[in-house]
Amino acid sequence: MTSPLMETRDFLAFTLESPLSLPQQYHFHLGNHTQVDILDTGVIVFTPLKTAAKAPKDIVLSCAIHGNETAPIEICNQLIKSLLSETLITQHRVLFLIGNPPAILNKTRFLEENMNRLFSGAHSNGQGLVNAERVRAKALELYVADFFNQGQAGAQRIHYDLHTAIRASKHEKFAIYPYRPGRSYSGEQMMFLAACGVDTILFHHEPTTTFSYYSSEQFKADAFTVELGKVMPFGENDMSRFEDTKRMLTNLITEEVLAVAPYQSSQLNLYKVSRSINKTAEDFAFSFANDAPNFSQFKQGEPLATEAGQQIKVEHQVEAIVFPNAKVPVGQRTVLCLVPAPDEDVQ
Ligand SMILES: O=C(O)CCC(=O)N[C@@H](CCC(=O)O)C(=O)O
Ligand SMILES: [Zn+2]
Repeated sequence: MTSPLMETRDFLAFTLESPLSLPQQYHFHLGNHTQVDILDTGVIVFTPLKTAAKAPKDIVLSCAIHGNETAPIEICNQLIKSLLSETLITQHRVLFLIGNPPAILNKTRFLEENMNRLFSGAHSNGQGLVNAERVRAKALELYVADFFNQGQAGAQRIHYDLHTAIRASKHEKFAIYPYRPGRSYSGEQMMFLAACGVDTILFHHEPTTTFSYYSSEQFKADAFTVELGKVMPFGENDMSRFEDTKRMLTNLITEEVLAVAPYQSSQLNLYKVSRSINKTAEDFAFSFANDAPNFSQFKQGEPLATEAGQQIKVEHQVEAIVFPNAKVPVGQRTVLCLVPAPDEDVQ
């Protein structure tokens, strides 16, 4: 049955009408080329009816894992609208996920718990599935698992988890490459991101409970957390700043084989995470200004933060900081420290 969504083709509005769960699933075809499956609130799959693109890809595009990060939601909604209107026809299986609809309605990062700390089973730790974010994180894991497991053998698995950052950044767009021991980094992926305008890569140094790490680790996907700029409310995003990203995501979906420039490290700013500073006491406070942008650099010995009467200082010759947030619960990450990464294993 064709969904009422087809009256407007506005998947975001359709999702926000039923933020916790859909009354039913919908399955229908677009012309004779695409199957559409709406599996849950904010969960929609496009499957080409003709099998076997030359180089098949199974692509996950997620947004709103943090509810107030609106630009990625707008980008995904525009792509979905173009697919539903058949102005774009996908050549590959694509799963779109609008992560946290109740938080979108609430205009906040999350309601009870940061969903991007709940993947790889963390949703069920401690008190278990006690809030909507934990339940949703588990459900999103299962949708991704089913999507990748049902794909064609040999298909390339890709997951871009799209975000925007709380503060301004010296590198406006950047991506976090989840820790992947024993697997080299993909130069092709990094050049694709560069073509999206995402010219800065952070190599993570340890397992995390983020969505991108889940797809990377469980399904060996080329998965990234992608930060597309500074967080803004709906209506205040300058969408011209996302044109390259939207064009490349469109090409990714609609082109059978995507041409990407050969890897050149000179096109990218490469950092590796030297350490993640976790909060261990309630009085944790940063020593630098509240409005210091991401990638601000500090010299060895300079104070970064104070906690329980102790100073936390820069350990390397120079460290840059990203995602500083002193307001997280005790036990969570307050900031990532970065050093240049000229020598990673890229293929
Ligand atoms: O700007 C901030 O402080 C946070 C922006 C954000 O949501 N970043 C992600 C990064 C996830 C990762 O490390 O892969 C997050 O904190 O969840
Ligand atoms: Zn985010």
